[in-house]
This record gives sequence, C-alpha cells and structure tokens, in this order.
Amino acid sequence: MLSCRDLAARVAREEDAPVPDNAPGQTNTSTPRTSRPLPLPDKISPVRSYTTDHPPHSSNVIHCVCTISNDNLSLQAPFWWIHLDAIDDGAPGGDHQIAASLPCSTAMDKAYVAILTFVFLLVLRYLVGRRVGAGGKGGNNGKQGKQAATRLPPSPPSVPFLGHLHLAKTPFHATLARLAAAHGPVFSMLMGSRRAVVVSSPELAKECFTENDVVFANRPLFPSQRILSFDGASLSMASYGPYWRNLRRVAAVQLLSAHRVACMSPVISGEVRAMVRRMNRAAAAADGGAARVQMKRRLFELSLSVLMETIAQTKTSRTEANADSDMSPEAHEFKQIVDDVVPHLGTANLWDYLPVLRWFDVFGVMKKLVDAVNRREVFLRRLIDAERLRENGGGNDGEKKSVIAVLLSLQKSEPEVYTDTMIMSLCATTSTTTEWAMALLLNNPEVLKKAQAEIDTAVGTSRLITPDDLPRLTYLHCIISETLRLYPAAPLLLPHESAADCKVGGYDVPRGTILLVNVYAIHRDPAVWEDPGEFRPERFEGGKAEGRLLMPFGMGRRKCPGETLALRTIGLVLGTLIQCFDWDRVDGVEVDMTEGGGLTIPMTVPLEAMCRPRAALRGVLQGL
Ligand code: HEM
Repeated sequence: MLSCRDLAARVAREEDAPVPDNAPGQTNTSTPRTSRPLPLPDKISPVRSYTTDHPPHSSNVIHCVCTISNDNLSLQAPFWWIHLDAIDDGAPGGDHQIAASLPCSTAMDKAYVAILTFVFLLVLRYLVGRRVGAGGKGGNNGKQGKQAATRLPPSPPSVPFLGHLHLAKTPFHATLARLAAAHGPVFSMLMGSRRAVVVSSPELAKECFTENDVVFANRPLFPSQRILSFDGASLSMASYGPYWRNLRRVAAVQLLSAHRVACMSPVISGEVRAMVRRMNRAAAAADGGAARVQMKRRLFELSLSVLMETIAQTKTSRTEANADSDMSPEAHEFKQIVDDVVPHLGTANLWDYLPVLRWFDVFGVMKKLVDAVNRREVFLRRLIDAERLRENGGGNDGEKKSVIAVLLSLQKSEPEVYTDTMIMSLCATTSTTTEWAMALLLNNPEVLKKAQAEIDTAVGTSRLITPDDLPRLTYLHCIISETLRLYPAAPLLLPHESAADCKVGGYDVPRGTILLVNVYAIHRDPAVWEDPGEFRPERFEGGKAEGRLLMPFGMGRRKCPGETLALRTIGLVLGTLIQCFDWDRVDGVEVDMTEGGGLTIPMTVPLEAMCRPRAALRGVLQGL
C-alpha cells in the first residue's frame, strides 16, 4: 500500500489525473486508478503534455507546460523564470502551449511565490491572447468550426486563470442556486482548469441519472480527496468499474442491507437510550428542571458512537466515569481526526483547483491532510487488529458481528476502506439532518406538539420508541422528509464526472466534465413546491408529494447505499427526543437558521436548546 506521504508527494507531482477511458457501456475493465497499490513509476516528469524538444528539467530547473485556449488555462508544474516560449502546437482552435524552464529557489516566501506565479500567468494569458488574436483569423478557423459544432451550456463571465472560482462564495449551493436563476437550469463553469456543469432542475437531474447514468457514474478525484480516500480506493470516491462494483456489492449486500440494518437496531436503540439518560440527569440537576443542551455536540457524538459500536464494538473501552459524554475513547479520537479533515472537504475548495496553491502548499493544507490521514490509518488499523484478536479468541457470534468482523470473515483485505467511508458518511450526514430537524421543530412548536401527540397515540407513555414503531409514525416521517427537502445533507450530492461526451438539456457536455447537481435548488423549485422556503411537513401527508422529485440520497447507480440505515437512525433519535422531552428555545430567541458551507450543510450557529423531561415519561426515564 502506498504510504500517505508517498501519496501526497505523488499528488503534488502528478496534478489532475487524466480522465479514465470509460466509455458508456464499456466501462473500465483494466485496473482502475483507484485500485491499490498503484505502482509508482521510478521517475515522474512534471511535464505531461510536453510537445517540443526543449531541454528536459534538471535538478535546479523545473520545466512546465501551460495549455492556453480562449476560455481555459491550465498549468502543470511550478516554475521560475529562465525562458518563455509560445508554441503553436497545431491544436485546433488556437490552443497553445507555453513552455517555461526556470531555476528554483526554496528560500522565498511561499505565498509571495504563489502571488508572483499568479500574476505571471495573468500577464502570460493576456499576451498570448493578443498574439492569438493578432495571429490572423486563419489560426482560429479550427476553433470557430469546433465551437459552432459544440454547443456548451451557457456560462457566467469568467476571469483568466481562476475561471469562475471567484464566484465560489460560501455556502456554495446557495451561490449556485442564484447563478441558476440568472443563467438557467443548466450552466457551465470553469473551476480553475476544470470545467463543471451545474444542473438545477428536476427534469435535467433525471436526465443525468437515467439516460446518462453510466456516463456520469464516475467521480472526479480532487487532490485533497485523493489523499483522504486512500488514493481514491474508498467506495464513495472510486471511479466506476469492476473495483467500485465489488466494493458497492459488499456494502449493499453484507453491510447496509435491510437485514444488516435490522441487526444494528439494538445498538442504535442502546446508544439513544444512553443519550436520553444523560440528558435526563442533566435536567434533574439543573435549576427549574430544564437543561441547556448543546444539540450539535450531542447528536454528533451519538452518530459516532453508533458507528463505532456497529463497526468495531468499542463499547468495552467506554468509561461511564465521563458522565457528560456519549462517546467511547475511540470515538473521541476519531472525532478529532474528522475535525481536522472536514474543513478541507468541499466542492469549492480552491486548493484542489489551483495547482499553484498546492505546489507551494500556501496554507499548509497538504501537511494538515497528511498528518490527519496518518493518524486515521493508525487508528483504523488498531480497530481492525483488535477485531482480529477477538475473532481468534472466538468472541464473535453470528448476527451480532461488527462491520469489521463481517469484512474480515469475507476475507476482505481492506476493511479500512469500508470502515472509513462509513464513519465519515454517517456522522456528518445523519447528525446534521437531526440537528436541522430539531431546529425546525423549535421554530415551529405546533409541529412539535403534533409529532408528540402522534407518538403518544401510537407508542404510549409507558415505554420508549423502538425501531418497530417507526413505520406507524407517519407524521414523524413527514417531518424527516421535509427536513431533507429543505436541508439535504449533501446539497450538491457528491460530484460526478462524465466518462464520455454526452448531452444534457440539449447542450454538449464534453468528456471529463464535473457534474454538480444542485439538490438544494431542485428541492426549493417554486414551480414544483408551493412556498418552497416554508417548513410544512403536511405537504408529504397522504402521499400528496408523490411524483415530485426528492433526492437527498441522490439517484442512479451512485445513489447513497446508507439510506435505510440513515432513515432508521434519524427516526429513532428524533422520535425518542420528541417523546421524552418538552423542548424550548434558549431565552425564547428564534433559532438562527443560517447555513454554512462544505460538503454538507452545517448550521452556522451550532444548535442549543432547553430540554425538560416530560412528566408523563418520568417513570420510563427513571428506569433507564
Ligand atoms: C441523512 C443521511 C445521509 C444522506 C442525506 C446521504 C446522502 C448521500 C448522497 C447525496 C450521496 C451521493 C450520491 C450521488 O453522488 O449521486 C451519498 C453517497 C454515499 N453515501 Fe450517503 N447519505 C447519508 C447517510 C449515509 C450513511 C449512513 C452511509 C453509510 C454508513 C452512507 C454511505 C454512503 C456511501 C458509501 C456513498 C457513496 C456511494 C457511491 O459512490 O457509490 N451515507 N450519500
């Protein structure tokens, strides 16, 4: 296996991996770019599209090639100044390559170098633009012909080098929704040197994931994700092909099937009970019998604990001495790693799109990622080794097996790939969704009361909700659907990438284009939903919303395989919180619903609330 440091070095050297040759219907049958270990060539030249006989780079000279077309500019390696040459390489449409060989210095301040490089590129592009313009119309004929034949989706005005990256304001999904209002339901953007197409209507989303499903089944592998996802070997990042299919089959059949999720239910119920017990104790100790609860922290800890329990059965190492925490020491350790990694994930991460930031590691991102990944690998290995020991001691019995035990018994050599993907996916998504649901309920107390009444009728007050009650709690289900409509945990899904040229909404989408589906905008389309910004669970009652596209878990073959587990966990957690406590806003102040950015939609202000044990449930709570 490639070590993390090797991988980081490789990411820095290899910039933007080429699009795999997966034509639709004849997908990659060779070893995917994500299979491990990927053999490292003895020597990787930073020049990939070197087309002239300029001298090769030497130890103190780094050679680079930039490809410049009328709307795009990409650079393959860092450089200093020695000579600069514009080469008409005969590329159609006046695409030109500029070669520059430059001596390297290490003493200079990285940020300064990055800025100089950026300015240099701007000037370069301007000069080449002039040269191409002055070079006569003949030189552009090929391009004009190609442009006439190729009808790309409309695009907002771009700036050199950055493309549209300057528009990438947080939260990115909201920015893209505004751009869609101006440019239509399908538009294209240049993210540095990568082209992206953004789709924001239900019809076009369906088109992408039905007739173009295979074409868009790939994932772009950004440098940060490459480091974080075992060089793209994790299920969510693997490129489409036999390797991904194998991972996905094991995940769907062995780990996340309805049967496995049912086996996990006692674990989820046990963790929820532990959280409620702690909240009840906190309320009993508080003035006035109501405790101020940090919901964000509690819910995240709960998700992580559920996962640690289902994945590795870490309960044995839990110390009840820490009365305020729901997490095992292992979960605590993993939380710290997640906290270090999450800020660097996201679809609009400048570091991923601008090679210049990576070459000089301007914000120290590379170092932080490598450190976090190293710690994570050691941690996961420890969990797996502990499971092996338990297996050898005969400590695992059938259905109650942990996820790692299942993988080991399947003779999978890479349990960490699954384990890591599942922990990362579950924690952020389920806890964020439950947090938004609670926030919406606090701002809409009449909905909270209606949900409480439904639970009292269906379950009673003499016992806690169990997973078997969930199918009967239809209003609770409507609340969850409405929450996922307004705040889909992955508002732009995970990015997809086209493996071949295709058409979307009548426009041409070239191979290698990133596809962003703005689920956030689709779920708030006023043509589909009346008063789309309002929280109204009733719109889902009695199948009224049937036929309208709701896709918080995605669509097509890359759809989330964890939907059943997620819905069951959210249902049980939310239902139990509603059943056991009366909830109030802190100081009666309306909850701040401002959205944050990143791969998920976090609440900008972490949710806090006042919880008071319900008198009718006192007996049950005391018995926990
Ligand atoms: C509220 C909870 C969740 C939401 C809203 C959610 C949503 C999503 C979305 C939108 C995608 C991308 C789909 C696409 O790109 O088309 C995805 C992928 C994925 N999710 Fe979830 N998810 C949730 C919970 C979970 C859980 C609990 C697990 C597993 C423990 C999980 C595992 C995965 C995996 C492995 C993928 C990648 C699938 C692939 O690329 O083949 N998710 N999820």
